[in-house]
Amino acid sequence: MSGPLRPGPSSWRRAASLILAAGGTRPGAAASSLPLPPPPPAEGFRLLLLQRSAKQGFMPNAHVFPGGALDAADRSADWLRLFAPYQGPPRFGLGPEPPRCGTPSPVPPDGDAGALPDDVALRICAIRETFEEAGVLLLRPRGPRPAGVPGEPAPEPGRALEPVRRDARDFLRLCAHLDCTPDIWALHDWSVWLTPFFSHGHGYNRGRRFDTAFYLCCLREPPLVCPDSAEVVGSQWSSPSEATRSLISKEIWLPPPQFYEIRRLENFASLSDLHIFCLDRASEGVERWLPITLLTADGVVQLLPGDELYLKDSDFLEKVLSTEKSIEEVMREGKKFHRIVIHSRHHCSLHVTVQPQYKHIYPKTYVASKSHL
Ligand SMILES: CCCCCC(=O)SCCNC(=O)CCNC(=O)[C@H](O)C(C)(C)COP(=O)(O)OP(=O)(O)OC[C@H]1O[C@@H](n2cnc3c(N)ncnc32)[C@H](O)[C@@H]1OP(=O)(O)O
Ligand SMILES: [Mg+2]
Repeated sequence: MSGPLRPGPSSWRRAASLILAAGGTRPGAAASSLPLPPPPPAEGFRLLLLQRSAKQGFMPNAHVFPGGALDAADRSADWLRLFAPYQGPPRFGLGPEPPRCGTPSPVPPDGDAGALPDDVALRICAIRETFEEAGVLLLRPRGPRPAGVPGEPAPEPGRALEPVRRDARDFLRLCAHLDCTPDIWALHDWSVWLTPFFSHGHGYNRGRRFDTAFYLCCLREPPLVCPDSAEVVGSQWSSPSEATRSLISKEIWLPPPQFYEIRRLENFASLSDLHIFCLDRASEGVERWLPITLLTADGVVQLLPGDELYLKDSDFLEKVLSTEKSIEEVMREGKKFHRIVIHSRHHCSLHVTVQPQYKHIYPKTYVASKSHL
């Protein structure tokens, strides 16, 4: 049931992505200064989704959370001077380093590990990319962190400043100019996703693959958004149910990790429930997941850890599973599920019967009803 697709040299990159969850009803995307209606009461918050340009080498046209590849400038020793004398090595006020579990990273360790711990540099990357792509600036004035408010949402960005472009070192200069540091304490560990081999074989990304740390940040109200209109061509604030409906109705396309995370967030009834959940599990760490691709006669199944068909993941960095059976037959034969079923680009379902690890939460099983298709 397994075999290599066109094995080609994967070029792995470290990356970070930021799930911005906002409550309240302030104006939405810059394009529409009309105030957003309050989020549906059932969820109490909305998520920022950015539409990638059609020219993107990886996931063109997809709606994703802000994010990008880790740049050397994100781990430069120059940050030490900006954080000092209030925060510094080893943890910059982040608390003990949470364990990274699951699949080991396929990205070879960086020669010059840089002056900052990985999870500080990745948070700076996520905040920089959110600023570059969406003009949302999550900074905190330099100074001792107010005690007793760990992870308090960053002070609202007064306005979306013109994003710095194309030189990550500009971001450090901007923070120094504003006498601020990136608000790394407002970002909570959420998940880590590896690009599965399958997408590699399908030209989604011409060999690019990412080891992406996802962080979650809660904001009281949605800040103004100013897409950079080069890498990102649009933006929207959507609640988990609104984003799911947009996918099913073919208004947007969500890659599997974004679909999974949006369904996971459907578990929370309010922004404060979500924020408390993040604070409560801060030291639990996160698992790095490599979805294992199962090609079936009529679609694709992305198997996740705990699923009865999930195998030793590190053997599947460069190969897939395949079967002549249909999705329906594969589903009928099993019962212990943790899988994303991709019937087609806009028709995805989630089957989850396993218990979460590390005090995290998993999405509920979600099957799009036939009437939506
Ligand atoms: C079935 C598919 C399943 C997929 C599952 C997974 O991937 S799991 C692993 C995580 N993947 C996902 O979450 C899928 C969705 N993808 C993402 O969210 C994102 O792609 C990512 C966070 C992984 C990485 O972020 P980005 O792709 O935005 O990376 P980054 O921002 O660094 O650069 C994007 C590309 O745009 C270019 N670029 C950046 N700014 C630009 C600008 N102003 N004008 C023109 N081009 C620009 C960069 O040079 C780069 O091109 P080059 O790229 O040519 O250098
Ligand atoms: Mg990007």
